[in-house]
Order: sequence, then C-alpha cells, then structure tokens
Amino acid sequence: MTTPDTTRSPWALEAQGLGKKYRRGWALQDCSFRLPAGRICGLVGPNGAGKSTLLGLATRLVEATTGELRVFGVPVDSPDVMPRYAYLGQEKALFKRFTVAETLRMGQELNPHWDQAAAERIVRAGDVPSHARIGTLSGGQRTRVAFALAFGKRPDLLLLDEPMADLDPLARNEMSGLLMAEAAERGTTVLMSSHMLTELEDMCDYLLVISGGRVRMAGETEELLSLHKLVTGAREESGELPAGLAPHTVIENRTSGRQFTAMLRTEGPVYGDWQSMEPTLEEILLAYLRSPGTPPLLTPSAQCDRRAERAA
Ligand SMILES: Nc1ncnc2c1ncn2[C@@H]1O[C@H](COP(=O)(O)OP(=O)(O)OP(=O)(O)O)[C@@H](O)[C@H]1O
Repeated sequence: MTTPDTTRSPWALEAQGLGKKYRRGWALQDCSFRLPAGRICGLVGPNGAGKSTLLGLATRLVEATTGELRVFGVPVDSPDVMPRYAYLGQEKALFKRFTVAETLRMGQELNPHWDQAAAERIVRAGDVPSHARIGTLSGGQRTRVAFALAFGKRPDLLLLDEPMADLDPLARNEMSGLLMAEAAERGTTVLMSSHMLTELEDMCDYLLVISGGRVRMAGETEELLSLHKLVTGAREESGELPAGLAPHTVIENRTSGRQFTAMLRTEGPVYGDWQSMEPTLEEILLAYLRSPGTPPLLTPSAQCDRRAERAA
C-alpha cells in the first residue's frame, strides 16, 4: 500500500459533521468546514462557544463523538498527523526548572525536523538569556520561548489557543509580528483563537466563527467583509422591514425615531434611498453573535461536503 502524499493536500483542516458531546451536552455539533492550507485563520466566538474543544479535537486531546476531522487530508488519529502540527495553549507547557537552552535542546531531541536556527532567532530577538531558568522568566518571555518551541518544530499547521492573552500590548504586537513573519516565510497554516477582534482583523486572512457549538461563519476575511453592508434610511410607518431590503438577509436591525439601520448580507446591489457603509469586521461578528437565528455563511473555499464529493 502506498502512503498518500499529504504534503499536497490543499486543506489544512477538513471537518465533516464533527461533534463532541460531554455529559452536560454538546460542546460542538455538526461542524463542517474547510481551512485551506497556508492561511492565517482567526477562530472566534463567545465564551463557551466550542473553540478550545475544536482545537482539542485537532490535537487529539479530545475525542470526537460524531463526524470526522482531517489534517492535510489525513484522518486526525493517523500517526502521520502528529509531526505536522504544533499546539500552543494559554498554559505554556514548559518545564520551569529547565533553562531556555535546555528547553530548546529538548525540542531538538524530540523533533526530527527541528530548526534550531529559527528557534534561537525567536528567543534572541526578545533578549531572553539562554542560561535563565524558565521559572524565572516573565510571562511574555515564557510565551516567546513557547513560540520558539512551536516554530522550531517546523509545523505545517500551528494551532494556538489564545496564546497572547497574558501579554501586554507591546509584547502582543511584537509576538503577532513574529508569528506572521515566521508563518509567511514557511507557508505555515495558523488557526488561532482570540477574543481580540481588532488584532484578528490585522493578522488573519481567514476566519472561522463558532457560537453555541456550531459554525456561524467561515471564509476569507476580505470576502466576508465584502458580502456585508450597514444601511441607514427611513423606517416604514407600518414597522415592517423596508421592502427594498427583501432580496438581502437582514442580520440585525434597529429603529431609532424615524431612522432604520440594518446589517445586511447582500445579494447584489442594494437599491433604494439608503445610506450605505462598509461595516468593520467587528460590527459584522457582533451582529452575527447577537442574532443566533441567522443562517450560517461559508464562502465556497470553506464549504466541506465530502459525502457529496464522494457520491459525485
Ligand atoms: N471537559 C469538559 N467536560 C464537560 N464540559 C466541557 C468540557 N470542556 C468544555 N466543556 C463545555 O463545552 C462547551 C465549550 O467549551 P470550550 O472550552 O470549547 O469553549 P471556548 O469557546 O473555548 O470558550 P472560552 O472562550 O471561554 O475559552 C462549554 O459549555 C464548556 O462548559
């Protein structure tokens, strides 16, 4: 039997009907999406949405109840997957008694494709002394060493669970620059959960939005932005939705006096006497999260229907 050439899969992650049920209920349910390789993808959602559960499924810390998850075309439980990804959570899994140099040496011994030069470059850029013990470093310095360990592994997929939450704004800015530069150089796919929407808007060219354990939105950031409009105009005396907006999906609307404002998912041009604005990503995300009944939006590259593809 020949081993499939997983290096060429166009999809870093493919989820089909993926679900995880705990005793209390479903943490993630019927999730189907694709993350194309080479993207820097923001994983967004409110507290308890299922973000950590999804990252846990991708790193096999959590076992799926339903569906399947593939990493570069290979089922996540295949031994071929492990060397392809690195995971960095909020709790940095580092040995406090090790020095920085010993930590990098451990990375070298555990990982066959270890890139010592890249790991050292990341540590050196933060002036972290290599003889210092991990336990004596500041939170920011520890995060930098954890990044060095993750990038030194030369992963094709980097999974990050709010990795910068404990950093000050300056360190966060520096670390996100580092992340983007290293990812761009190697074509690494990044899936990163964060509550910092503006940070994600700056860094991510792809988005995966989850709430209530379900995928709400997924796709190229630019495309998602271009599909929405924030319109303002006169409200209907009847209190009904203005007829001119009928072809579009109204995500959220409000009236203030005689004025009507709506966030639209547009289907072509918006006709009528409307003042139309490009919403920010934050405005779009908040509108979706406040309106759980809105149908999910997945751009074509994010849609996954393996069953239909197999049947075709
Ligand atoms: N080990 C567990 N046992 C039982 N329920 C769990 C477990 N882990 C997570 N859950 C539940 O699953 C749901 C999703 O949790 P998850 O940690 O994936 O959310 P999240 O989006 O990462 O949240 P946050 O932004 O607060 O970190 C929550 O309702 C949570 O209480």
